[in-house]
Amino acid sequence: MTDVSVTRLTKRFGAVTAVRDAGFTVSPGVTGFLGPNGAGKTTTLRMLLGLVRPTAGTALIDGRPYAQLSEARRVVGALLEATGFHPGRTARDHLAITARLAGLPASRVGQVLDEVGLNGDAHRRVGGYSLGMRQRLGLAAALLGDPQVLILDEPGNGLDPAGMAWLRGLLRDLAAQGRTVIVSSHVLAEVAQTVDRVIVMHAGVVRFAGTLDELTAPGAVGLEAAFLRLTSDPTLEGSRP
Ligand SMILES: Nc1ncnc2c1ncn2[C@@H]1O[C@H](COP(=O)(O)OP(=O)(O)OP(=O)(O)O)[C@@H](O)[C@H]1O
Repeated sequence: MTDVSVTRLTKRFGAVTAVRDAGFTVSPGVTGFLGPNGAGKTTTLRMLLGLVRPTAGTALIDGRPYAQLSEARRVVGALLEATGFHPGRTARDHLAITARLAGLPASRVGQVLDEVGLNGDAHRRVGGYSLGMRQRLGLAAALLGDPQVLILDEPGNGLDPAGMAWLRGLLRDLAAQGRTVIVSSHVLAEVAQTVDRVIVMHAGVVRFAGTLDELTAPGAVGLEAAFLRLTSDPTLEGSRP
């Protein structure tokens, strides 16, 4: 079982405290990572992936910081912004190069293209892809190493309703395979249909970590009402040093 754990995690960018003393553990299943714009979600995910250095605290995957994972791509796959693809390269080439650089078998390329439904367009240049197709390609790259942990920042961005339904199925399949999936989203109705647990951040602080039922049960409110209650505390607004 591969866990993700964050302990007393803090990140300051100059005068801005983006993440403040955050703590949570994520186990297998789909965990929704929610919060308003600027809550600190992306910064937290980037610290887990070793892309941002914490000011204090730890962000561990399978008990280690990302930099200390051996064969990191086989442990964790990530989708951050689906940008940075070479526009002149085909999806298949992009994935083949990524696989080669990561020491992963070339046979994975066809498999992940199938998994994300891009096989028919794999020979096309990425420069001509729609946003939804880029998201699928980003997901394919995240899946290349067949990782136990997936960290996905807004994977539904740009997907049409059929794409969203497909993504929901993919996330549920990954969870059914015993994987640990963290997915940030602003689309609460989508989250409510997909996740087992939720973490809610607001102004850099973790306001809730638990099951969807625990979040919505008090007063039997819906996810949106519970979310708005947790993220409208004016005393936390602009939480800064
Ligand atoms: N590299 C940086 N330099 C300075 N400030 C930053 C940097 N990255 C993030 N921040 C600030 O940290 C805070 C948290 O940003 P972050 O991107 O983590 O939020 P988020 O919850 O992912 O927001 P969104 O939902 O809008 O993507 C914001 O105030 C943001 O401006």
